[in-house]
Amino acid sequence: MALFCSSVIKRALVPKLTRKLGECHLHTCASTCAAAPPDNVRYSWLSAAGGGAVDLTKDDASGLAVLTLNNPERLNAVTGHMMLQLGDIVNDLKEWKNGKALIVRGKGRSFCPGADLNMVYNMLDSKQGREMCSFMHRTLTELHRLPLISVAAIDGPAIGGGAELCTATDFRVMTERADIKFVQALLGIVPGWGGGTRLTRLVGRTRALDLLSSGRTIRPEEAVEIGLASWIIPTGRDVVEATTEWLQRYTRGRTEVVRAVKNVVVAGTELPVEEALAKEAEQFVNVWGGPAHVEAILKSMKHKK
Ligand SMILES: CCC(=O)SCCNC(=O)CCNC(=O)[C@H](O)C(C)(C)COP(=O)(O)OP(=O)(O)OC[C@H]1O[C@@H](n2cnc3c(N)ncnc32)[C@H](O)[C@@H]1OP(=O)(O)O
Repeated sequence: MALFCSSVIKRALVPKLTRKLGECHLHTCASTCAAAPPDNVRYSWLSAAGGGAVDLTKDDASGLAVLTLNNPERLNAVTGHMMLQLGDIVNDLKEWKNGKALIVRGKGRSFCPGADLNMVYNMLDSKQGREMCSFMHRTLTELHRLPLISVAAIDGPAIGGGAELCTATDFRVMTERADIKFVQALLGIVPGWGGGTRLTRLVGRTRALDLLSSGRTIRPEEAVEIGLASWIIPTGRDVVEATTEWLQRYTRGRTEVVRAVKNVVVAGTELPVEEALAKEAEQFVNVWGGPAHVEAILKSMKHKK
């Protein structure tokens, strides 16, 4: 496996690792990471780990937003600065009332190879690990809950935190050159951005254990077979254009209906059943008698095969 560790990183890492080998972080990490991530904490030290950007375009007319991880020299590895930008973008999307759908992609030949290893190897103490974990947990959980139909358009490797990121969207579509690898266990860690939980819910316990324990490569065909991905983008197609077209089956309807459907599914997967039912009823009341409903009734629609 092309697990990467440049000589520069090794030089920086070895003294820290030697120091760390005698220490045990189990209790600190296990007890604190399990707690709900605190709200509104930005961890300003993350901004010191600079480089790259996260770009967002929003089109009010179509309701489509495209989020691009933009750090192509490092295959879109996520720096601390990019983590903070991602948090701001998710907050912005929460407020975007005209939104229906979101495409998450990486610039160039990669989706995302996870956290920037230059940063990771400089933050081996458990406090920073816990803070990064909390921040990314919260950000990706909120991304997952946005009232937008979201899809990760994967055109290249999605590794480590990148594999976790792609589980925070509703759907995944992949090109033939894409692959997904949960390599965390091979690096002596476990998923910390919520991807372990999301993967387990997506593919089930046995498959998740297989993928997380082995760190093996998931090719597009297997991803589709196990329900991790929904579609393989035909070779030669522009990835964003093809994904936009694919999304239209879900985004044809009026904005309020698209958003209501997503809200029902989020409630159904995340809330206790009585609360989920109440949330569903609330969404129903919101769209009942609305323009889309009236229009559909006037058309006397039939739903034959
Ligand atoms: C939350 C926990 C985490 O996410 S831990 C991070 C887990 N991720 C990894 O271990 C992935 C490490 N990267 C790799 O295995 C390979 O680079 C992969 C992605 C397979 C691509 O291989 P290949 O096509 O041969 O390209 P390459 O290795 O020459 O990389 C091109 C340049 O990108 C860089 N790069 C890659 N991944 C990262 C990363 N995670 N952090 C920082 N930089 C990364 C490489 O260093 C390389 O840069 P340079 O050209 O050597 O300057």
